[in-house]
Order: sequence, then structure tokens, then C-alpha cells
Amino acid sequence: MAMLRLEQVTVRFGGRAALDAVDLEVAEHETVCVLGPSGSGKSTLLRVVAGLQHTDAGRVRLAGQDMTGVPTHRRGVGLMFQDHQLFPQRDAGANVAFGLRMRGMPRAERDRTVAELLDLVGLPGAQRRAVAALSGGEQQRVALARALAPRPSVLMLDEPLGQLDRGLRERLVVELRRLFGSLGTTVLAVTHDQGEAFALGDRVVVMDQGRIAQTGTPLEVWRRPASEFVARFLGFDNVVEATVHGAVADTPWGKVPVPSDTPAGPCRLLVRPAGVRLVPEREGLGCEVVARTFRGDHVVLILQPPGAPRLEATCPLRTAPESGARVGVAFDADEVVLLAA
Ligand SMILES: Nc1ncnc2c1ncn2[C@@H]1O[C@H](COP(=O)(O)OP(=O)(O)OP(=O)(O)O)[C@@H](O)[C@H]1O
Repeated sequence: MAMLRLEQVTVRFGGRAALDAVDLEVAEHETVCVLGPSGSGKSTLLRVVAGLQHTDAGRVRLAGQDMTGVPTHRRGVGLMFQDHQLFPQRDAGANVAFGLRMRGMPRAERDRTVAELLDLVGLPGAQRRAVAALSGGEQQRVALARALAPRPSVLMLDEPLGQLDRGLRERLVVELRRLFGSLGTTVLAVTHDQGEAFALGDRVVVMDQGRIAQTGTPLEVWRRPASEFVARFLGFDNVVEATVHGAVADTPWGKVPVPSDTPAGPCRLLVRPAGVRLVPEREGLGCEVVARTFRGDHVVLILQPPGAPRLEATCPLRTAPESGARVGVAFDADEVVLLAA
């Protein structure tokens, strides 16, 4: 059964739809990450589920129950916002205990729960530490412990790791995944960072102007972006007009092999950079290397073919040609994706 279900949810501000007839299901124990550019409606979606935003149409169900008219504090959802909104004058323990005290949990049980939660988020014994004296990552963990304390049926995270530096974010994503897995928490998270969404989510939802542009596992979305919008949002720029005949497509880059089930006719094609293979100049499409960016274990090349759009390719550091070099390019059908109009 879906733990959370949105049915045709629409929210308008002025004339514009911030959410436009959105349908979405999150299964029990599932982590779904909503991804999209600024203004695509991600935060509005969370606010609707939390009961902080009025809807113009549609409904939200939690564990099958229609939430229309149910106030935030009776929905059983946990919220953790971007700026984590801790009480700065209280210690870590009092912050975590906040929701438990509101529910009238007896003191001894509260103390035990707070200790367990601080253990869980990797801050054992931090009850008496002043919030203001904690690092950004530690504050994030306290905020997470506080959101988990009332055992919400759905935990919602808005840019949970937004403010933190990259190394810490990567570590925390791994910890969060393990934590949600072991607790069996149902999670709806919002982020504009695709790396975070792909690392954290069992499923990702890509939003575009209040609508869901694609939903799938991280692998499905990464391997097969459904549209040019999703492809470009994920940073794939090798997109061209093409006409498919059988197993090849005519493109400004010449003939490009396509997967065997590709329907014939005009379309837009994406060639993922991994499918742009370097070969000796005479054996492929001749290109000049116009830029070369070091990315740790590989290099990203920007290639300029004569009279056609630039191509992005990746290659191992050891074999990467220099800027200005001339190379040939061949394409792999496995990395070619037909995009919806
Ligand atoms: N209270 C409001 N009044 C008017 N317009 C609003 C309000 N809240 C959001 N909007 C508009 O609705 C659209 C969606 O906003 P939302 O905050 O949901 O986007 P977002 O994807 O979360 O963006 P960001 O990544 O920048 O936080 C935007 O065009 C925004 O300007």
C-alpha cells in the first residue's frame, strides 16, 4: 500500500500553477527524492503534504486517510527544513526532546528516547552540548534526530544537506540511507542536487514547472532520461535533431547507431558522453578537442566537429588527448537515448 499518495494536486499562485495536477505515490519504507530546478514546485509539494499549503484541487492521503482539513500536527509527518530551525538557546537534548514534550511523554522515557536518537545519528552523549557550538553537520544531525523523535509515518526533508560542504554531504547521505533502511522510515526528500537525490533515493521524481517530468529508479532516470528537459537538467548536452531509419539515425554528426527498438522517423536524440568513443581521426567523425576538464578519475572533453554542434565525451585520464588535438569519434548505440518530444 502507498504510505503517501497525492491525487491530482494543484496549487496556483496568481494565475500560475506551482503544482499542476500532480499524482505521486510513496510506498511504505521507500525513500523518494524530488529533484528539479529552482521554482519547479518542490517545496510547495512538501508543504502540501505537511498541511502547510492550501490546495486548489486534488487530495493527499496518508496511509489511505484523506488529509483534507487535517492540521499539520495531526498528520503524523516529520519535517526537516533547509535551515534546520533548531532552538539556538537550548541544548541538543532539549531540541530533540521538543516534540516528545509537546506530546506529554514522561520524563524518563523522553530521556531514554533522546539518548537513543542521538546515538542513532552519530552524536552519542551530546544531550548537554549547546546548539550554537555544534558544527553545521552536527546541527543537521540534531535536526534529523528531532524530526525522527515522534516516529513520523512519513519523514519529509527539504534540502537536508543543502548548507554543508561536499565531503560531509557525501558521508551524511550514506549514513542517512543506512539509517532510513534500518528504521524502515518512509521518506520524501527534496533537493536540487542530483548527486544527493541519486545517492539517497530508492526512486527519484524530476519536476518541471509544477509537473512531474519523469519518475524512476536513479539508474532508470540516469540511463534513460525521458525528455530533453530531464536530459539537460541532468547535465547531458549531446542532444540533436535526428531521423531514424532502421538501426541508424541521420544527425548533424553523421550516422549514429541507435538501439534496435527505436521507432523510425524524425526525433531528438541524446548521446550520453560515455557513448562518444575516441578513435583515430581517419576512422570516425573528425573533431578538434576544444576543452578538457579534469574530474578526478576521468577527463571530460568538449569536441568540435566541423559544422555541427559540440560533443561532450569522457575518457580515462591516462589516454586523454590535449586541448587542440584532433581526434575521431565513433558512437555506441547502447548510450543513445530517444527523447520524448
Ligand atoms: N507563497 C507564495 N506566493 C506566491 N508564489 C509562490 C509562493 N510559494 C511559491 N511560489 C511560486 O511557486 C513556484 C514554485 O515554488 P517552490 O518554492 O515550490 O519551488 P522549488 O522547486 O521548491 O524552488 P527552490 O528550489 O528555489 O526552493 C515558484 O514559481 C514560486 O515563485
